[in-house]
Amino acid sequence: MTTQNITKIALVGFGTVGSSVAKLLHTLNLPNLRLTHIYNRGIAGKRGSAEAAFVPADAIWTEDIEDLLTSDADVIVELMGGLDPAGPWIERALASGKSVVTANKQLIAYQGPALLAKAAATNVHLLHGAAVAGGVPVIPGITQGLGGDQITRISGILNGTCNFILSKMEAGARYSEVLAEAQSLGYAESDPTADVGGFDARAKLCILARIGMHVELDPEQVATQTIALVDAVDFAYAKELGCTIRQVSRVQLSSTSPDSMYARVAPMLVPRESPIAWSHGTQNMVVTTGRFGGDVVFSGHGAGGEATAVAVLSDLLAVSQNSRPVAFPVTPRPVTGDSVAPHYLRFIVDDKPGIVSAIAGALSKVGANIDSIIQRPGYPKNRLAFVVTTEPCLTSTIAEAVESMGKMDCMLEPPLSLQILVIDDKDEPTA
Ligand SMILES: NC(=O)C1=CN([C@@H]2O[C@H](COP(=O)(O)OP(=O)(O)OC[C@H]3O[C@@H](n4cnc5c(N)ncnc54)[C@H](OP(=O)(O)O)[C@@H]3O)[C@@H](O)[C@H]2O)C=CC1
Ligand SMILES: N[C@@H](CC=O)C(=O)O
Repeated sequence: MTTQNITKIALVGFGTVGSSVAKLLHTLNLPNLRLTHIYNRGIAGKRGSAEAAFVPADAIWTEDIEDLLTSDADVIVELMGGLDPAGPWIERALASGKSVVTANKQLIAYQGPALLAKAAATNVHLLHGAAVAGGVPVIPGITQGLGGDQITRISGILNGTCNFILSKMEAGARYSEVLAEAQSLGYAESDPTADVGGFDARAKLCILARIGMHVELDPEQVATQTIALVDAVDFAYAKELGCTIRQVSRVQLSSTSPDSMYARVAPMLVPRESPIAWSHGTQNMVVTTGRFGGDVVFSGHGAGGEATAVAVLSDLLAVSQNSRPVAFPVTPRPVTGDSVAPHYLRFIVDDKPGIVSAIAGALSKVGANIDSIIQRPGYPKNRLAFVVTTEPCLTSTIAEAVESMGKMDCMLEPPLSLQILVIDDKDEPTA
């Protein structure tokens, strides 16, 4: 690092997380870390914002990235998001001998190994502790703390926005209102489809699979299901089944496809006694299952400027102290979203005789067995909501039946199919 062991920091992106990093640097006043540059488009507006009060008076504000890339800054802190231009700028920073700290989960999921190789080539750091679970130290916890185990499964809640939405819907809030609230509080991605569609969590899941299970997954191949189709009625029925609904992310060895990994990000019915059901608001929860050490749980705020800035500052301290994370070789692995699980099927129909027997027929045609049929009183006959749960069955098999049921005349909406999470299911391979 530079004179007197001061690490000079150049910030790329002065939004929710970037401005919180400036605030924490100012508030903690760590002697070895100094904020020297800030890059953002429309820099005048950023410089005039209330958050600018936390930036040292001698820091350079610019909307020309060259001012940072050609500066004497030691570390580029990328908090802009997206693959481009963030990716090429990080490559240039690494090639020129600057370390990089980033919270950019998409970039790390898609290009992590190539960027880490570039960092190794110039002997600099590339740390991304804030890219998964915001302020929860799950990345250093897994790499430094669990490298000595063989992790067979990683599951949990990886998106604070979805957890905020679903836990508030559980308490009676409306989807569109809580999504807007999550956006205004700075939890959501700039395009919130990344959150609700599962793309943010799948990037995080791929990163966790890489660092914890040493497998490289193609994020595009990871099955995702949106939470946008979950309705108030589903929480009512989930409650009757002793469950709530959460966006669950899960990766483990596949029990249906040898040599493949099972990975899925989807809203699921979660039994109330599962710790995953207890997570509220922006809380993230990651449960790792180790062959030798058993389950380890990480939990805390997975979104929000200040929580995420904690992870960024922790990475900056690691860089300034030249602390290197444990690294393992990774192997590319195919991925499937198919697994055996009980399923929850919710129908909204224009009621008439024969609907239940037609649904039973469609399920029996694919070999799926009904576990229960539930119809709460009070729904109008011309828009009747009822639920069928199945015994454990392949998700692809249920999807085949659901496709045929969706074509039935009485269906007012495509049926909603959700996996039901089974606690301690014995279907999982252990090696
Ligand atoms: N918010 C959170 O809770 C968390 C976020 N992250 C990650 O941190 C990163 C930053 O997130 P967050 O702070 O929430 O996002 P914001 O949208 O609040 O901030 C991004 C900043 O970068 C600027 N910016 C974006 N694109 C460009 C561009 N092409 N050129 C110049 N400036 C640009 C934006 O400017 P403008 O204001 O003009 O749009 C904004 O100031 C993302 O990778 C995100 O995924 C990770 C963990 C948690
Ligand atoms: N939008 C993300 C922010 C943190 O990664 C989330 O809601 O989890």
